[in-house]
Amino acid sequence: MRKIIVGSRRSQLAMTQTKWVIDQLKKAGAQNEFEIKEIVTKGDQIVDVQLSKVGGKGLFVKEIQQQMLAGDIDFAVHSMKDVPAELPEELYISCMPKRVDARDVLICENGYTLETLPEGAVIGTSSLRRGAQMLAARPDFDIQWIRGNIDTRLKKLETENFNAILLAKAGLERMGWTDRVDFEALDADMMVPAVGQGVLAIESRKDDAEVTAILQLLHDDVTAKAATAERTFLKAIEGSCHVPVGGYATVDGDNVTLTGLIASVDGKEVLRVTKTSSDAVALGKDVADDLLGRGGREILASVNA
Ligand SMILES: NCc1[nH]cc(CCC(=O)O)c1CC(=O)O
Repeated sequence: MRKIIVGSRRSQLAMTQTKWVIDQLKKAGAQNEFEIKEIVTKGDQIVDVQLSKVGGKGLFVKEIQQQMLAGDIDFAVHSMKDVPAELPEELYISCMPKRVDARDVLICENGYTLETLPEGAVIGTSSLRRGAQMLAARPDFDIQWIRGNIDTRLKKLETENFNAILLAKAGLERMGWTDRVDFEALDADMMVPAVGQGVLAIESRKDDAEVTAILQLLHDDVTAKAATAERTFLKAIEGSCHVPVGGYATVDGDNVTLTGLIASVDGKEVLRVTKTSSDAVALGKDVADDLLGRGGREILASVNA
């Protein structure tokens, strides 16, 4: 029986996710032996600058992809949110396990809530999307950039001058920390999640039929349909983490409902479109076209300027 080498970033979240996938594969009947190979990516080495300024998503996956192309690892578990729209020709996302809660959460100090946070409260986030939508709801907030892994950010809430921070609920859930912190899940209408948030993307070589077959054990079609709509949307607007863009899809029977969002960094302009279709790809393009045509193009141009 072939031993499967699984590449993983060294961060606590990445290792936890990778171990979870291996565990689930075994539970689903995979007989193989799995070995984790840790890979340090550029994104893990840069800690104190705003990520969108230093190269964005690709930073966390490039080294992993290179090792996969070289045959040094067989698959890798990514947060879908961190996976760029374009993958190398030989690789693909062969498996998406069932999505967990896609919403963002607000974690406040001193028992504050979104309602009771004082005028001018300092909110920590490294996401333009979160910052813009927060400002749209509360223009008085002072958005400050915060970096580091989830644990570091939670510590900074205690030790630094933040009244609250924003995180993905999925990260807290996967770390098993939903009991450790008090959080307020923000409605997806008020805070449109990032494209792919809460989804794990397992990347492997297209020509590796054996690994593809093993990974199929965990694949969830509903998740894949929602993620396809969201990622088609992101690709169509040529979105990246350099601009405040959100996209969130839900599936009901054959139908996918996708909300797309483009906002200005200061939250003064927020464009949002929701549409439903049974064709996830057409839907992603349609929502993108609609948003771009209604002023989204101008917002993106001004953010990128
Ligand atoms: N940007 C970092 C990142 N990438 C994936 C997650 C966890 C959430 C997910 O898997 O979607 C996080 C942390 C966060 O945004 O709070």
